[in-house]
Parts: sequence; structure tokens; C-alpha cells
Amino acid sequence: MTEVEAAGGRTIGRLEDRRWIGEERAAQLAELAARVRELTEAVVLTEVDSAEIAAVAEQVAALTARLNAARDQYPPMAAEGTNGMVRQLASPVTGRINPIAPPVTVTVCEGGVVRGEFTLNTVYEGPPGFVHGGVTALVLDQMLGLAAASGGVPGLTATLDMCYRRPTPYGVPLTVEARVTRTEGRKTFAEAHVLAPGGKVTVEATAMFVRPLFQLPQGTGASERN
Ligand SMILES: CCCCCCCC/C=C\CCCCCCCC(=O)SCCNC(=O)CCNC(=O)[C@H](O)C(C)(C)COP(=O)(O)OP(=O)(O)OC[C@H]1O[C@@H](n2cnc3c(N)ncnc32)[C@H](O)[C@@H]1OP(=O)(O)O
Repeated sequence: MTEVEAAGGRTIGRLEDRRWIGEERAAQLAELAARVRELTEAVVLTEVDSAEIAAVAEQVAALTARLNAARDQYPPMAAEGTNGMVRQLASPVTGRINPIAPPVTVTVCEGGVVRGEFTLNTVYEGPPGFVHGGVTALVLDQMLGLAAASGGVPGLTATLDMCYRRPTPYGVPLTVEARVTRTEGRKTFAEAHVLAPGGKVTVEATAMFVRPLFQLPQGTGASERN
């Protein structure tokens, strides 16, 4: 596969530089990421005393050092999913090995709808009691991009327009649905929304993706499962 370069010659990614990891290791890292997500929320919510906070900080630093004993400079990929798309295991949205990803579980449905299921915890709070709007924008951008990749032309986000209808609650199951509305040459237009329990739309988004002129690696993107 050829090197992928952005305008100006900056290398943005070479799939052959990535480690390709199997199901067993991906599942093990996903388990670790799940524990780190719990840790992250515990940090935000803890009420233990300051001596205990200092002791835990020391232990966490030691654990980080253990993981860094052998580390790569790029996140790993996993073997191809269906649709011939590479699974970006460390996506900040769908990547189950990435502790900052909720993660969103994605399904490509009949009729070109790409559906994501996820729950956000208190770590993602924006206005008190509700999800940060930048977090729903992140999720919507990814889902719109996946819709473009699976039903249109894969590309980079050129525009992303958000419309926040209602506050999005955290701690409850949320659904996001995205689909392509049209394609024009290198441009793919898509729309998406977030649904709270009961089916109320909380956020709507539209986006345009442009296939860049530099060569994209075959199958770059994420599949319907990570
Ligand atoms: C190793 C990875 C490789 C990439 C993998 C992609 C595959 C995806 C697969 C799976 C998806 C997974 C999910 C991902 C979801 C998350 C996506 C992100 O987070 S993307 C990061 C944020 N976005 C950027 O960083 C873009 C920065 N911008 C650019 O790089 C350029 O501006 C780009 C590529 C968008 C367009 O640049 P030009 O030089 O190729 O094209 P020009 O000639 O400027 O525009 C082409 C047409 O588009 C219009 N256009 C471009 N930008 C526009 C804009 N902002 N507003 C309106 N129109 C725009 C132009 O007017 C033109 O239209 P006319 O052909 O004349 O009709």
C-alpha cells in the first residue's frame, strides 16, 4: 500500500506501519479500557481523603509505567471487518480499546442507516445534569463519517452543522442514526440525530465529507463493530 500524504507532504497515516492485532488481544485491551473508564469516573466522583488520593495517584503512575514498558507510537488496527473496512480499534468514538471512547457500538442497517448505541457517564457532563454538546458533536461526526464511508464516498469532514433540540441526558441508553442524503463527485452529504430513551430527538446534525485529493488507504475507516 502506498504512503498517504496530505497536501504539503505530511504523512498522515500508513496502514503498513500499524500493528494488526487479533480478536483475543483486542478483547483483552477492551477489558483493560473498560476498567480505565471506571477509574476515570471514580476520579471525578471520589470523596476519599487527600492521603488516599495521593496513594492512588502513585499506584496509577506505577501501572502506567508497566504498560509503557513496551509501547508503539501508533494505535493498533484490527483485521478487516465486513464491508472491507479497517477496524479502528482506538477510535475515540467507537474504539473499544480506547478508554475515552464511550464506546459507541455501530450497526450498518438496511436502507443505509448507520446506527450507534451508547451510554455516556458523568465524565461527559457539560451543563449540570446533561451531556456536553461537544461530546454529542464528536459522536455525530464519527457516525456521519461512517455513513459517508459505507453509503457514499469516504472522506474528511468539511462541514458539520449541529442543532441542539433538547439537553441530552447521561446515564441512560442513547441511540444515534446517520445516513447519506446525497453525493456529488468527491462530496458526500449526510444527516444524523441522537435519540434519548422514548425516542425524543435531542441533537440533529448535517455534514459534508470531501474525499481528499491525496490517496486514502484502501478501507481506511471503521467498520460496524470495533
Ligand atoms: C489515514 C486516514 C485518512 C483519511 C481517512 C478518511 C476515510 C474515512 C473513512 C471512514 C470514516 C470514519 C469516520 C470518520 C469521522 C471523523 C472525520 C474527521 O474527524 S475528519 C477531521 C476533520 N476534518 C479535517 O481535518 C478536514 C480538513 N480539511 C481538508 O483537509 C480540506 O479542506 C478538504 C479535504 C475537506 C477539502 O480540500 P480539497 O483541497 O481536497 O478540496 P477543495 O477543492 O477545497 O473542495 C472540494 C469541494 O468541496 C467544497 N468544500 C471544501 N471544503 C468546504 C467547506 N468547508 N465548506 C463548503 N464547501 C467546501 C469546495 O467548495 C469544493 O466544491 P466544488 O467541487 O467546487 O463544488
